[in-house]
Amino acid sequence: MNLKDNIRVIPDFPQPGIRFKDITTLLKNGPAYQAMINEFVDIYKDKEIDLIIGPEARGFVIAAPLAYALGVGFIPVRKPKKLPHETIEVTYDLEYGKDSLVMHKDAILPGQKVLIADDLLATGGTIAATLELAKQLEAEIVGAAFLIELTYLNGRKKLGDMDITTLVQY
Ligand SMILES: O=P(O)(O)OC[C@H]1O[C@H](OP(=O)(O)OP(=O)(O)O)[C@H](O)[C@@H]1O
Ligand SMILES: Nc1ncnc2[nH]cnc12
Repeated sequence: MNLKDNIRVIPDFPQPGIRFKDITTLLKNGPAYQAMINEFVDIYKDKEIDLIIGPEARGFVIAAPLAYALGVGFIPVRKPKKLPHETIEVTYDLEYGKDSLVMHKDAILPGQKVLIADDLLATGGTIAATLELAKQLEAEIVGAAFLIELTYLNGRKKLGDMDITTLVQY
């Protein structure tokens, strides 16, 4: 299955100069969606992962089905004021803008092995913030998995020596 062929590129969205990678075209194609998740399953099935962490919203559509397929738990990372219990919070920069992410304070137990998953690695700000949240809770980080990597934005640099998997590159 060629995953890249199922991703649509929209010029000048959400602002001039950004070439937006639209994954809705992949998600609506059942066999392509399943093939993507299965590729991740093959890579991570023997890594003894306890939890998969996904930042909202597009991270959920990767992290949750992957957690289900691996039979492990899913932890949502959300924008502020969405989680009902006590949270920890980190602020970060986007390719377009600035935002904060929060996680429940009791989401991860110290030493649990976690994988971070999202649809796309751009500047790395979102995942650096998610990583920071997981580190605050003393997680053991297995790595980070992305469907798409925008290599020209050098997001990997922000993530140090973390093990990173990306299935499609631009
Ligand atoms: O590597 P970065 O520069 O941080 O950019 C990548 C992030 O940007 C997008 O999310 P966005 O914040 O637009 O939110 P959404 O998933 O709710 O659309 C995308 O889903 C990644 O999470
Ligand atoms: N170019 C892009 N396309 C889709 N999502 C993004 N998130 C950050 N940059 C993006």
